[in-house]
Amino acid sequence: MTTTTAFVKVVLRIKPTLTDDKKECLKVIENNIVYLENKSFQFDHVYSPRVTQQDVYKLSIAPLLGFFIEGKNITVLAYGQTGSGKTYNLGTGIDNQGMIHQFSYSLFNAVEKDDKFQIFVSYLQLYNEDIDDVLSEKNNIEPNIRENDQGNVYWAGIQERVYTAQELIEVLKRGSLNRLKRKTDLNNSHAIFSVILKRQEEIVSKFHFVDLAGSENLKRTSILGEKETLSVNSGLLALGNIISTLKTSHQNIPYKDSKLTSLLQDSLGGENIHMLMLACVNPLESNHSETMNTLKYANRIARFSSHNNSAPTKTDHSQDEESNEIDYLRTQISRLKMQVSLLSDIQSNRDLEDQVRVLKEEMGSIRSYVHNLNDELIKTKSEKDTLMITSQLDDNEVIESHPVIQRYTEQVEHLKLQVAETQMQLQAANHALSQRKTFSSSLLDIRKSISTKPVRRSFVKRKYSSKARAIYSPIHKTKKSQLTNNVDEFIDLLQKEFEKSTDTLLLDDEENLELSFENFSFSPSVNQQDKPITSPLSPYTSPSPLHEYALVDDEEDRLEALNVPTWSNESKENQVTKRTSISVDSMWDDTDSSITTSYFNSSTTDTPIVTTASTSCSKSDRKQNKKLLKMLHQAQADVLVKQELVDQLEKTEDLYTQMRSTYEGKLNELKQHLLELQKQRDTAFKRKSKSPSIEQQRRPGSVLQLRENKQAEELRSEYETKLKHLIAENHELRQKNTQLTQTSRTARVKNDSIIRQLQADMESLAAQKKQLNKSLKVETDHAREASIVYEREIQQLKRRETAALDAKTKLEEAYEAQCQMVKKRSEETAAANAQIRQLTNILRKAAQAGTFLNEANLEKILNGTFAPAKTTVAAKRRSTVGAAANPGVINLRKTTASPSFI
Ligand SMILES: Nc1ncnc2c1ncn2[C@@H]1O[C@H](COP(=O)(O)OP(=O)(O)OP(=O)(O)O)[C@@H](O)[C@H]1O
Repeated sequence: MTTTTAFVKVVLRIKPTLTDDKKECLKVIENNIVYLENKSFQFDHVYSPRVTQQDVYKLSIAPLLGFFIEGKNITVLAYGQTGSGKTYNLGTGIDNQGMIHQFSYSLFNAVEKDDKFQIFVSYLQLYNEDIDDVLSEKNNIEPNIRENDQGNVYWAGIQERVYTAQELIEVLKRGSLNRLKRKTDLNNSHAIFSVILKRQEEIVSKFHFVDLAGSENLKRTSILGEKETLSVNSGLLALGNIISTLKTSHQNIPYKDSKLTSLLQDSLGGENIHMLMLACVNPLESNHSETMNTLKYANRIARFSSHNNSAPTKTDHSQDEESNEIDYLRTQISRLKMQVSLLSDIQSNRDLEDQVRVLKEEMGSIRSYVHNLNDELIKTKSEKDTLMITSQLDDNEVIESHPVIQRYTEQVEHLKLQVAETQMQLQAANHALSQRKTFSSSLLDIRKSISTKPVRRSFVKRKYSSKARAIYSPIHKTKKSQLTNNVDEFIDLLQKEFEKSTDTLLLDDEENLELSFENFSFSPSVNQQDKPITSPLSPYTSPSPLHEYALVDDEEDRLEALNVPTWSNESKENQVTKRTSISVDSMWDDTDSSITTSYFNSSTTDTPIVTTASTSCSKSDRKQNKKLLKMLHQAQADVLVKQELVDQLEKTEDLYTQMRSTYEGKLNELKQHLLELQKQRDTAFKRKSKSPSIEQQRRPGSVLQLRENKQAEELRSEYETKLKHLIAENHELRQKNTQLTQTSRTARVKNDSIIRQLQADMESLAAQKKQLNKSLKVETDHAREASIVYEREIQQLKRRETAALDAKTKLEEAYEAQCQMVKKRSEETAAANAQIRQLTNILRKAAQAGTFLNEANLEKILNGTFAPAKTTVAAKRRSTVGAAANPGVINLRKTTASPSFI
């Protein structure tokens, strides 16, 4: 078992989409899981479209800087379809600021304190398996790439040293511009920007930013040329294969399968592999299949990363299977998670929809219910009206009002009467009370005067107490209810009696009594009928009914006991008349007038007696005294009676107070009832006013009346039932309404929060859109600038081309001249050769002939006139060798013409 410090991470970056209306196929489930077409893919991190370049750098690239400075080779691979943002992310474009820009500043910040560090950069492009150094202005110069014993790859002659971050960026820009200038298809080429860290001329580490060719090339064999496809495919496939192979073994890695992998060999291989794959995707629905391919490819590497980043590496087969199983299970888990989240979304939506539906249904049912109630109400009203009209028409009688109303009216009238009666009684009682007070005060005076005559008092008391009791006992027993009705009259009566007694008492003085008596006796002109009560002497001439009673009952006994002479002058007839005229019961007769009538009657009938008495008075003093005595007794008795009556009155007053409180209570009740009835009557009148008013004469107890009463009763009970029903329903409706309000409030709160969230999303999207528009504008500007630069360059190139054409023409001319020269020289050479051959022949001949080659012979030879003579073999050889070794010599000699022999 071996351990590894390998660092392989795969992150996914989703490109933001510009148009809102276009559909997206990719869904981010968590910050490391995406979902596409029922499949979920897990990565080390997923960057949503909202994430900024800084965020990506901080989270994914910055952590690698430390490894780099430590001496680890790092590779950042940007993978994805064309236009998915690879160049944007790395910053290998002309103007965009990506990871490389931020990295350069971070790097120089990190190493600026250490002078021993040297930073170099190289920028290569791989197109059709050709490596191109884009930092060089020269095209198609294959760099010298070597590998040392340790497997480190050296790229000779293609590095440039940089001293600042800005310089690094400038070099990057230059390389990118050169890439554009090269007539290569950028989409199908890989770009490798490498930052090389050296210390004392020794390579410490390399940081490669690889902008891979568009991943769509893996499938587009038909569109691309075969060579291009093969090269792109081989690079990408080899890369994938290498990483897959690294999973199980660190030996026999197929780096050489492609130029790309062999270039990155020392960074991809080994146990200390440090690699980050930045998979870029465009989430639009139109890019669905390409996105899927990218995700699959990146996921393949991610599976390796998850396997490899996790501690010890086992190489045995079972472990591999286990890890596969784990991978599978992980994918399953993420897929399930995603499904759960989707389902919960759907569920919550369904819940809301259900709630809304239920609320709508409830609203509908309540509406229809209210509608029904209204209908019923209208129906009932119309029924009632119909009933009334029918009943009116049936009997052809003029109906003034409905029986119920009529009954109510009667009741009201009756109650009004009762109230009026009670009020009258109350007034009467009040009046009696006030009189009683006056009377009491008067009586007090009388008592004082009487107190000196105890005998009389006891007599009167004895004489009248039984009578008074007789008078009042029936009151309490039988006619209590009539008491108050007669109180006034009774009090009046008492008042008169009192007055009489007062007058009588005044007559105690002899003189006064005499005068009064005489005045009375001799004043026949006085109309006694007109003033029967006010006459001061009337009690004596015509005793009151009470006196009458006093005389009738045990008359003799009473006179004896009191030592008072009997009142015997009166005839039996009169007594009887008086007795019948004023009886105790008659006082409580229903007819109030009875008292008054009988009283006056008695007064009238007493008139002759008075006349008789007055006649006898003038005859004798004794008689007068006797009469006076009688009168005195009478008065005393009256006083006593009145005293008794006062007591009775007091009792009556108590009784009255009780009755009054009872009546007041009853009155209040009645008033209350009256109010209710008035209300009902008003309501009934209102109803009635709606129906046509027809005069009706109703006979009480008639069939119509009975029927109407019955109908009214039924109607009333029906109304009452309906009313109860309505009240119950109203209560129920209110409850439902409260529930509805609560539910709708809850739903509203939920909807509000959703709306708020959506608004926030919309705002952020709007901000993104704005930002994107801005960057688009900037890009457009840059593109315009770049095109201007290209235009200029094209012009320059054209100028250069013209210059080159000129130079070419010149060169051609020179060439022509040279050719001529060469031709001429050739001809000359040929001629010279011919001469030489000729000379050689001559010399050979001369040598054969043994002719000495002197100046003359030479001249002959040159002139062609020489005829060789016989020469020795040695001489011949010598001359031949000399000529062959240096033919120029002959020429030279010929031109100089100095030597005399060869
Ligand atoms: N994350 C992003 N935020 C904003 N704009 C982006 C993002 N990713 C890509 N773009 C924009 O999308 C466009 C295409 O991106 P880019 O050129 O980087 O794609 P690419 O994958 O490198 O394509 P190619 O394979 O042709 O080089 C550019 O205009 C770029 O600005």
